[in-house]
Amino acid sequence: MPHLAFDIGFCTELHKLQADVKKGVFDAWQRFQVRTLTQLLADPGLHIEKLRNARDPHIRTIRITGFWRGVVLAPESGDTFVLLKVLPHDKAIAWGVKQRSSINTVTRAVELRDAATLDQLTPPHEEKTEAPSESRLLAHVSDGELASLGIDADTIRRARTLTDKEQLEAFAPFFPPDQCEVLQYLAERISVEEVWRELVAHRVPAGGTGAVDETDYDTAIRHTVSRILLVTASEELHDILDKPFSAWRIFLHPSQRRIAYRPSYSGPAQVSGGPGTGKTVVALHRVKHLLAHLRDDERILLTTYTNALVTSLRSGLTALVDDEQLRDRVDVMTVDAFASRVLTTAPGQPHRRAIGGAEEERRWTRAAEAVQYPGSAQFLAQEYKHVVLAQDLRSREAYEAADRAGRGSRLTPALKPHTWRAFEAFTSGLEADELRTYLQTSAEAARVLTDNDTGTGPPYRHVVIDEAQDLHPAQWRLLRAAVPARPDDLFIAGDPHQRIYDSKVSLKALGIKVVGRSTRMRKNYRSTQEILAWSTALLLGRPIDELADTATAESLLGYRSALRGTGPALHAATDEATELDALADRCREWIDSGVNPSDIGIATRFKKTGDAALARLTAAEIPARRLRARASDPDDAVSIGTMHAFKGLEFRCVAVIGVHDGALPFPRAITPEDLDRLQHEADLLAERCLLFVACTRARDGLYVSWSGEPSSFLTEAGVRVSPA
Ligand SMILES: Nc1ncnc2c1ncn2[C@@H]1O[C@H](COP(=O)(O)OP(=O)(O)OP(=O)(O)O)[C@@H](O)[C@H]1O
Repeated sequence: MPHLAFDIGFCTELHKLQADVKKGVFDAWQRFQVRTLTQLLADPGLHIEKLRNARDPHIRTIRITGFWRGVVLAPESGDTFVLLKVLPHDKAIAWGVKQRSSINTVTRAVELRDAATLDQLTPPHEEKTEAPSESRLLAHVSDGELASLGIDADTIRRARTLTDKEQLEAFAPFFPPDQCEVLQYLAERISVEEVWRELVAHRVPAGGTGAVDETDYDTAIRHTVSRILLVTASEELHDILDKPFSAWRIFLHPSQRRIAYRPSYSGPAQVSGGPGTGKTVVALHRVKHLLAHLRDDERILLTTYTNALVTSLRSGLTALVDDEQLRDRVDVMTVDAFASRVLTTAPGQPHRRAIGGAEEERRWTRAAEAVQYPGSAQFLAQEYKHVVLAQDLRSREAYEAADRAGRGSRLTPALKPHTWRAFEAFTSGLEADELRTYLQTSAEAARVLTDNDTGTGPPYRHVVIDEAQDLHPAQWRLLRAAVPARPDDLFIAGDPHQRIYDSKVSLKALGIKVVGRSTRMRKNYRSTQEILAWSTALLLGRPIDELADTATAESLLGYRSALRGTGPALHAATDEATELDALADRCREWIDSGVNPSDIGIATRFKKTGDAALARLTAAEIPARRLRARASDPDDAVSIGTMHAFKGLEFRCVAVIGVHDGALPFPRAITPEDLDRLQHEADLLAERCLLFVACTRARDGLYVSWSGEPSSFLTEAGVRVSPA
């Protein structure tokens, strides 16, 4: 029976089509379902038409409505057609004649390239390229190696003319996308073996040996799972046409699919990668995979750091897993919420409210005063967090004997008992008021779960963790205790470059070993390359510890996006009032150009700057609300939140405001160097990462502003900061 399949290029532009055009697509698909190939070819309603002067005889057009045509790949053998694009009549023909399809002899997948534009681009390059062959972009890779990675002779010839990455970027939109990705990796000097492992190996279909029949499109279409969608049921097609299309649900990159749908990992597994590389997407697909194999009495915990992220994970899960009963077997909550649930449901546990932030700081000041501590309250708080809670020390003796590696302050043995007394003053004060800090809650919950006498044991079969980079050892211990040590116990997604709290963790030291089960992703799906390159410059040259083991550094090598657009717009204002006026103008411009207010996010270092922005936008009659919206807030409104709260989220357009000296880095967030040198450096890095996180939330538009002197993070990154 004939089929009409859908190419990723058509799917990702679906949102641009009007309802009558979508209906035309549905009707065309239905004709394929009920007619024979001979009937289809003769069907005047479908009007399958060859194109004059086409680069490829397989490319034809079909009728969608009176005015709109679909460009299809119509193979000579087999009866599956692929809808590549839907455009107004003349544009469809103009686009269709330029395309050429082929079958890749390594991946066995169907590929498409804009052959006409490549021909226009290549001759001038061939003539212009006087650079000696050894200084060309891909001189370090032989033709044989390129061919082994699936680069065909035509692409090799063109790629050999390139002298730098900018030229490759000019060719990129016209090359077959999978081949182009290989070239981009090689241009970043990633080794042939690594490119094979990361990109090509898992594109090769199982049993993919022997000669490839380059005319057998029917088989090749079935091999092209990461780009071509075969729809068999009309409800499924309605779903795709009617709901906002989310490519991530269907077209996983082969490297994402390999990680998410690997049948089983023998122990904890980890996926890392820069912002927007699809770690959350992979975590969600992993949950889907695990759900398919879950026994009746088993459950999954999907956990992350903030409430806003819990909301977005829940909606992602709803989009991915249709079956509500299956979804109900996944608890989605923050680690803090899980910790308090463990304690409230455990028998005999006293009820205590969890505190943090300013309330915790005040109590440290009181504890220091109570024991007349000679050092600062800040030192005590950090020592308690990074030594006592991190190592789960429960007695003075244990503390006195503990290794303080990682702390950059000296503490004489004579002062340790006094320090312990301050800890006791702090904890007994909390106990008297029926309080606990958030981290104490996690530490206590981990004890409850692991207590052999009273413990309830691990409540989950699988734990999937997103935004793992900021978790404290006490929280890791809790998550470790939440699941028995078995294959597929922990699945961890995180990015050390987005560490914005001061929790430094060596998973290895906590007994969570991911060696051999750890993968890094490099392709950014969120932001334009321009936004990405600009944001990455904020971090360049700063070594970032890996998640698994703090002794090795993680890099952003090869981290890139296929999306193109404009770079960030920068605005230097003289004072906050004019900065906010400029912000209102910018939001108005975005909205006037067709961006929905709900697709705009404004990130600030401080809540009070956000409040001022909210007031200014409201005065300008631009609908706006805080990130944690109230029921009374407008629906389609600009979201305003602190940079910390923006973690893990994304918006089409993002304004990062108040990026001035004294705000980033924020002096109060930086431990003085003379108090603790290592902590001082870690705090500075966390502030730098915070700006990086805020900027990498943007998909198409990034706007960064400041008043007065710009942040040193901008000047150090070489950003031009002269007043507008
Ligand atoms: N295979 C894919 N196809 C299309 N879009 C994708 C794909 N994978 C991810 N995306 C999109 O890329 C964006 C970023 O994905 P995601 O949030 O999973 O990245 P992340 O690595 O968790 O980011 P961050 O670390 O910045 O929070 C999302 O809009 C997601 O839908």
